[in-house]
Amino acid sequence: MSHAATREAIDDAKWAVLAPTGPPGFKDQPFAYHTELTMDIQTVTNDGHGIGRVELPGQHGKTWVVMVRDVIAGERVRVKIYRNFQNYSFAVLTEVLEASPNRIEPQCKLFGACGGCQYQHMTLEAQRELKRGHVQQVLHRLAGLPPDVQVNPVLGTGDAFGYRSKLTPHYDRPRRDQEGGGPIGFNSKFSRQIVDVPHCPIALDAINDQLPQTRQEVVEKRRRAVEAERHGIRKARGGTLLLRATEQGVVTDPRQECSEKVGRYRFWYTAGSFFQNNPFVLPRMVEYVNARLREPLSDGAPPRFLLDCYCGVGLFAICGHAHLETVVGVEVQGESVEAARRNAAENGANNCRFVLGNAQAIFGALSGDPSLPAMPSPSMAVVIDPPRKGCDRSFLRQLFRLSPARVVYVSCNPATQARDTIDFLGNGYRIDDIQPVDIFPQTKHIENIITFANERPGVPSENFPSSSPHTPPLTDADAPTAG
Ligand SMILES: C[S@@+](CC[C@H](N)C(=O)[O-])C[C@H]1O[C@@H](n2cnc3c(N)ncnc32)[C@H](O)[C@@H]1O
Repeated sequence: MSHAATREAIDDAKWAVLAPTGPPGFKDQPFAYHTELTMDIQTVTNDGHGIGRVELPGQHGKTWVVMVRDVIAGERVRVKIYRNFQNYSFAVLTEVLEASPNRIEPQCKLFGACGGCQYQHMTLEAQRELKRGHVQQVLHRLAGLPPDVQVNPVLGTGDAFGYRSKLTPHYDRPRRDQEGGGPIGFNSKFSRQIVDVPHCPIALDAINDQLPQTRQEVVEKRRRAVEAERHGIRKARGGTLLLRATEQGVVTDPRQECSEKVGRYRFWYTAGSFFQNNPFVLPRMVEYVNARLREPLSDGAPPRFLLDCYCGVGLFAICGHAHLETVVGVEVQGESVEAARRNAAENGANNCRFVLGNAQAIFGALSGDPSLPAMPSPSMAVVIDPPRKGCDRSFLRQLFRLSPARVVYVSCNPATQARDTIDFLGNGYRIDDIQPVDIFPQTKHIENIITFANERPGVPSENFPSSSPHTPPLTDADAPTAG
C-alpha cells in the first residue's frame, strides 16, 4: 500500500474526530466540537489514555479532565475535543509541543489510527516501566496493597516487533457499492470503524507474507456474497480471519491441528483454540513459573504435586512435570484436553493427567485419584491461568479448602487478578513475588504472575467469602485506571 493510501486509511479512521462538523447528537458541553486546547499530560492510564486537566471556559479556576491517546506523561500537547462525557472529554492529539525524552517515531504508518497498538510512540523501556506501574496501581487500587508494593521489572525480550504468532483481522459485512472491497484489519482508535491493515509490524514475517493472499480470498468471498445477496440468495456477512504461524506454516483454518515448540517440548493444538501468541517470551515465562514451582516450601522440600487449572493444551503442566511426582491439568475445552493428553504422551510426560471439566469443580475431578495425596496436602502447588474474567467464586472457595502450599497465578488481566488477590490475602496466603511479563510489546496488554504462599498449608480455609469486602466482578470497562 502506498503512503498516500495509508494516509487515506488514517483519515478514514479519524473521520469521527476530524470531520468538520460533529457527529450526529454531539453534546457540546463543556467544549464545542473541535475546540483546540493545550494541555500537560499528567499520567497515562492502563488502556493508553493520557490524562490532563484544562481550565473550563468562563469558570476561572475550575478544571476538567481531558483524555488523549498517543502521548506520554510529562508532555505538553495540542489537542482537539471530539467527545464530551459527564465528567471528562476525549480529544485527539494534533501536535506535540514539548516531547518526552521517551518519545520515538512509531514504526507503523497506521499507528495514529489503528486501535491494535497503544505504545509505539514510546521506547520499549518506557512501555515496560509504564506497565510495571500499572500493575502496581491496580494492586493498590483494587486489592488495597501499599502503593509502592514490590513489583519486579517487567520480563521481556528484545523482540519488540515481528513477534506475534497469531493475527485475527476483521472485516465488515460488505456494502453493495463496494463489491468485494472495504477494509480488512482492526478497529480504529476512535470508533468501531475498521482500519485497513495490509501489513502489521508486530506480527511475525510469515504472517505478513501470507496476509495478501488471505485478504484477496476475503475480497473474492465478499464479491460472491454481494452477488448472492443481489439475487436474494443469502445475506452477506462480516467476519474475523485467523492467521497462525506454526510448525506447519501459516494456518488459516481454525479446525486445523498444528504444533509449536516451547523449549524442548512440542505442543499440538487446534488453530482456533487457545495457545500463547509470543513464541519469543513464552520460554522465559514458562521458565519463571517453573522456578517458582521448584522453590522449597516451608518444610524445606519443593512441591511434589501440581494442579494446572485452566491448563489449555498442558503448557505449564508439561513444561514443569519433570520435577514433580504427579501433575493434573483441568480444562473446560474438550479439544484442548485431547491435545494436552497427546502432548503429554509425545513429550514423555507420563506423570501428567488431564481432566475435562470446569475448574469450578476441581474437587470432583481429583477425588479418588490414587496418584494424588490425601487432600488437603501440604506438598501441593497450583498454577492458575484463567481467562480475562479471572477466577470464579466457587473455584476460589474450593481452592482455599484444598489449601495448596503455593499458588502461581498467571493472569492476562491484572484488574481481575487484583480482585482475586483480596481473597487470597483473606484466606491465609501472602504474596511472595509479583512478576509482569511483556507478552505484547507496543500494546497496552500485560501478563502478570503473582506467587502466593500459604501460611497454613494443608489446613482448609473456611474463611470464604473472606472478611475483606470483595469487589464486584470486573469487566474490561473497569480496567482503565488513572496512574
Ligand atoms: C488463558 S488460557 C490459558 C491456557 C494455558 N494455561 C496456556 O498458557 O496455554 C485459559 C484457558 O482456560 C480454559 N477455561 C476457561 N474457563 C474454564 C473453566 N471454567 N474451567 C476450566 N478451564 C477453563 C480456556 O479454554 C483456556 O484454555
